[in-house]
Amino acid sequence: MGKVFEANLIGTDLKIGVVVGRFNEFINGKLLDGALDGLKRHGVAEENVDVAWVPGAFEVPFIAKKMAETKKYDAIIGLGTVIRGSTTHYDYVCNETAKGIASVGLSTGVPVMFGIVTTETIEQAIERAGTKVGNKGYDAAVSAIEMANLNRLF
Ligand SMILES: Nc1c(NC[C@H](O)[C@H](O)[C@H](O)CO)[nH]c(=O)[nH]c1=O
Ligand SMILES: CC(=O)[C@@H](O)COP(=O)(O)O
Repeated sequence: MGKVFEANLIGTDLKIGVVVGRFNEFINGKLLDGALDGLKRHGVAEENVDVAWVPGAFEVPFIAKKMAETKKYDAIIGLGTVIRGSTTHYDYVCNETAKGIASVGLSTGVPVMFGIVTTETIEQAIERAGTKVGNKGYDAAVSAIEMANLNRLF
C-alpha cells in the first residue's frame, strides 16, 4: 500500500470563514452557534473566525467565493436553511446553493463546507439545528477543520 492521507481535528492554527443566511434566521442562528462551538472545542481561536451574513442560502456561494479568493482562510463554512414551500422555488435555491458551494471549493482550492439544511418541514430543520438529530453547523465545523488540515497535506 502507498501513503494514507488522514487529517487530524486540531484547529489551533486555522483561520475559518463562516457565511450564514438570514432567511430562516431563527434556525440559522442555532447552526451558527453549533459551528462556533465546534470550532472552539477543536482549538480554533475566536479571533480566527470571521462571520459574514448574507440574505439567503442562494447568496452563500457568492460571498464564500469572495472570502476564499482573499486566501486568508483555511476553510469556509456555508450555513443556511432551505424549507420547502408551495412552489418550485425550493428546488432552485437548493440546487444552486449546492452547486455554487461545490464550485467555489473546486475553483479556489479552499474547502467550503455544505452546512445547508434542506428540509420538507420546519420541524425537520429544527431537529437538525441542535435538537433531535444534532447540529449541522457543528458537523460542518468539524468537517472544515478536517478538510483544512487534509488540504495542507497535498
Ligand atoms: N426560501 C428560502 C430562501 N430564499 C431566498 C434566497 O436564498 C435568496 O436570498 C433570494 O431568492 C434572493 O436572491 N433562502 C433560504 O436560505 N432558505 C429558504 O427557505
Ligand atoms: C425555499 C423557499 O424559497 C420557500 O420558502 C419559498 O416558499 P414558496 O415556494 O411557498 O414561495
